Amino acid sequence: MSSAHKPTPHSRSSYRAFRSIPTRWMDNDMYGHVNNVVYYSWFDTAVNALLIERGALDIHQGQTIGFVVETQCNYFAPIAFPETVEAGIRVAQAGRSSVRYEIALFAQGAETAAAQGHFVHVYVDRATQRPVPLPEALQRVVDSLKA
Ligand SMILES: CC(C)(COP(=O)(O)OP(=O)(O)OC[C@H]1O[C@@H](n2cnc3c(N)ncnc32)[C@H](O)[C@@H]1OP(=O)(O)O)[C@@H](O)C(=O)NCCC(=O)NCCSC(=O)c1cc(O)c2ccccc2c1O
Repeated sequence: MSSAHKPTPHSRSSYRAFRSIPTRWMDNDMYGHVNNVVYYSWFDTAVNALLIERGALDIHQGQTIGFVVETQCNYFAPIAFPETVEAGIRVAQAGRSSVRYEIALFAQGAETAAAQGHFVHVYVDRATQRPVPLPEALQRVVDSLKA
């Protein structure tokens, strides 16, 4: 890939909400840094915890649940146990049933991201597993996270 297409790390100020996530001993791989697959679990943890906390998602009883249909991540600098990462969250786009969440992972106190990426949730009916319009409570939280 030419350097013209190389992504550059985002700064904290372009994210709307933050959550701290402690790394665990088991997150480090053979090279002594957090393995790439762990970053996707941080994306899930950060966004879903925020939605649950703000009353927009009920993973146990809710009629509407989010299915991930697309994920992507760029890695700029290593993260290693025992660091605590700070996940910045924002919404780039929302449609009838889908939301694109963008997440940046910052080393504690760092101004620029160590990694950043996105995932798209499609909200579906729990029983039929077919897309449904975003519920009102979710729409409100999504609006508050718009970049
Ligand atoms: C999710 C599907 C049922 C969607 O079916 P389909 O693609 O047929 O739907 P539509 O064509 O009507 O599109 C609806 C809506 O989605 C947008 N969209 C579809 N695909 C993409 C895509 N690849 N990228 C971006 N956007 C896409 C489309 O534009 C429409 O947008 P509107 O806003 O205009 O409505 C079906 O695709 C499906 O079942 N896929 C498999 C899903 C899956 O198995 N994912 C992996 C496991 S799920 C998961 O990881 C997961 C993560 C979590 O964080 C969870 C949190 C809480 C609860 C559950 C979680 C969870 O399961």
